[in-house]
Amino acid sequence: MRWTQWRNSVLSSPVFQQWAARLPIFASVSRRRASSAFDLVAGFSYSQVLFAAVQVGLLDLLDVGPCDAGEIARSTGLSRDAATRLLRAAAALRLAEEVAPDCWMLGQQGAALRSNPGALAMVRHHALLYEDLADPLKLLRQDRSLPTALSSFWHYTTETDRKTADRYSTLMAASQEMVARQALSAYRFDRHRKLLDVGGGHGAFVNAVAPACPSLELGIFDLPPVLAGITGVPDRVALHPGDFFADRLPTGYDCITLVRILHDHDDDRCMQILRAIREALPPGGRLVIAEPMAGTPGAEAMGDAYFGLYLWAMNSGRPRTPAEYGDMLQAAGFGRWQRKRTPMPVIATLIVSSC
Ligand SMILES: C[S@@+](CC[C@H](N)C(=O)[O-])C[C@H]1O[C@@H](n2cnc3c(N)ncnc32)[C@H](O)[C@@H]1O
Repeated sequence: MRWTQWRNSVLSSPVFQQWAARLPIFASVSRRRASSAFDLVAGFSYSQVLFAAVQVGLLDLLDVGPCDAGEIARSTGLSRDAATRLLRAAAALRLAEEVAPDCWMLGQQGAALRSNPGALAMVRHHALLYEDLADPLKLLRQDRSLPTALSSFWHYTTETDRKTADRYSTLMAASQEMVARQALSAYRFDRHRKLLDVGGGHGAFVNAVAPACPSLELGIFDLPPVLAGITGVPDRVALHPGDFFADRLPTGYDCITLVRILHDHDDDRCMQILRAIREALPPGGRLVIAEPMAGTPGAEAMGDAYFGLYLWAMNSGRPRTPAEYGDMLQAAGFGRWQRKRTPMPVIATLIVSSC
């Protein structure tokens, strides 16, 4: 505590700040720190530049070919001035690039995002989170049973209408490929005979696992209105409509996956899900949990700052560290658990636990 207090008093001293900025050895560190502090101050407007660029189709227009601001203005319905302002803001964030005077193409970030439908779907979806976060203290103070924009979107019940279920299942499916890639590179699913994806939505995860494990039998357990909208899963996928808080899970599967499920639920509800899975798995069966987790080195902000607030706004769930899941798994009667490294932990970390 004393060290932290001393460090903070040094870092907040204007004399130290000026001295560090002048010393060549500290100058680049100071500049980086100042720039990341400014990102914290202004980050919300960067996100809105990205949101505007995605909404107005700017990334698609720049992908087709070099354009000038006049062409962008005509295609987007913005004035030329507004189009130029957006293009310059996008260029500052490396979404766009001015390759010659008033000749615009995709920038490096723009090119990477343009080819990532999951990320683009999340950018659009963030309009709801932005609405809930307009007054963050109001949100943090208000009773978590009151409706929010996000809690209305994620309406998880057996009575959910098909349209709502289709809307959220489509959003999740769009970003599933990135998550499935993490899971497949960190764990050999082909060591199992039968895999059940609990909360598997429209089947994007089992669709990614199927070609990698041709002899694995597959199943999905999800709410009836979700499974009613499923199309395009291979014949070998069995569908099990049900509610994991009210119904027993099907047995006979030696591997159960929970992909981006547990963080949606408060601790008591998570324990219910884990106990139901423990009951359904045979001795030696495995549970694989895949989701972005709190305290992930290098991705701390994604865990506690992004998902912490997102799930608060959703009125349910919290991001957890692997150790917190380890404790819950043991309390639910599982045996050993292990954290598996993934190539991009910002997208998902894996925990594998045996019965
Ligand atoms: C955040 S989505 C994750 C979907 C998918 N696993 C993925 O990663 O794309 C949560 C899923 O859990 C399902 N779910 C929520 N509550 C449920 C319940 N009580 N019983 C069964 N499934 C439920 C939802 O319908 C939804 O498909």
